Amino acid sequence: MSSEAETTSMNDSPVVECTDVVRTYARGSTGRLFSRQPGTSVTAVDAVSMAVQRGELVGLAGPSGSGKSTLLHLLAALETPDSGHVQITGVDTTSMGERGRTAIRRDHVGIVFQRFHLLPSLTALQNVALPMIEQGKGKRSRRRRARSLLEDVGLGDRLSHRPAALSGGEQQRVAVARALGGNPDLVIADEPTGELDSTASEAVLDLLADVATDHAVVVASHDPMAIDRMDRVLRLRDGKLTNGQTQ
Ligand SMILES: Nc1ncnc2c1ncn2[C@@H]1O[C@H](COP(=O)(O)OP(=O)(O)OP(=O)(O)O)[C@@H](O)[C@H]1O
Repeated sequence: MSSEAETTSMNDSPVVECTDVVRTYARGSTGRLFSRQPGTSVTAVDAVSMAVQRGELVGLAGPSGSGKSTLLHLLAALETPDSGHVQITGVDTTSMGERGRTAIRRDHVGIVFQRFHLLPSLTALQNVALPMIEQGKGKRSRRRRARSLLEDVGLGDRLSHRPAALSGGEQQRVAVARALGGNPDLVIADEPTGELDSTASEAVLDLLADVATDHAVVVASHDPMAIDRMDRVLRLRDGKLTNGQTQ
């Protein structure tokens, strides 16, 4: 293979890929309100295969309980499937122990949650800089990178604000900046606009679209405005992909 062909095929390999993943939970194991038959199990994700490349913004849509969050957690190596495989940057995470998966997440995955999960006592700058300690960055370099990321998300004038002094949309942009701190290949967002009004949602979706130019981004959402902005949408029902669109 010529070096140009090799480069092309490396660039074409998915950032994240799952093959025939299945994840089952015991019903009632979390005390969920709608655990209809305690003692039986629910297949939250049922034989799903999909792949996402760098440069793609991919949506996971489907009704409540269809398996979107569970699939996101599997893709992010937050959980392991009962069967099937998940590969992040070509590395199979399914046979790894907790320590290996933690390292994969630290080095390759950025996660954005619906409710931002910022630490209330820290400023925006400190919230973005904090996870970089795990990545072994020194204090000055953490602060420099956090400042630059916050400028990139349009919050260069909010560095010393604490979350309570920021709007929901601003908090979510801080959370996106924090997710990018470790220079991830994959960014996972679970209902990133779920707490936001439509103007703030637009700003967060613009930002995620921008992030997707050089990352793989997967967004689980009920929000039609968010789903409408995706390059590609995978629909789930009862844990299965219904549109069969895997690549
Ligand atoms: N930790 C858990 N323990 C037990 N059951 C779970 C657990 N996590 C998810 N489930 C069940 O798995 C199924 C899929 O849940 P999941 O949260 O992935 O769906 P979802 O599409 O993200 O739903 P929503 O849109 O309401 O967040 C549901 O039946 C849910 O009750």
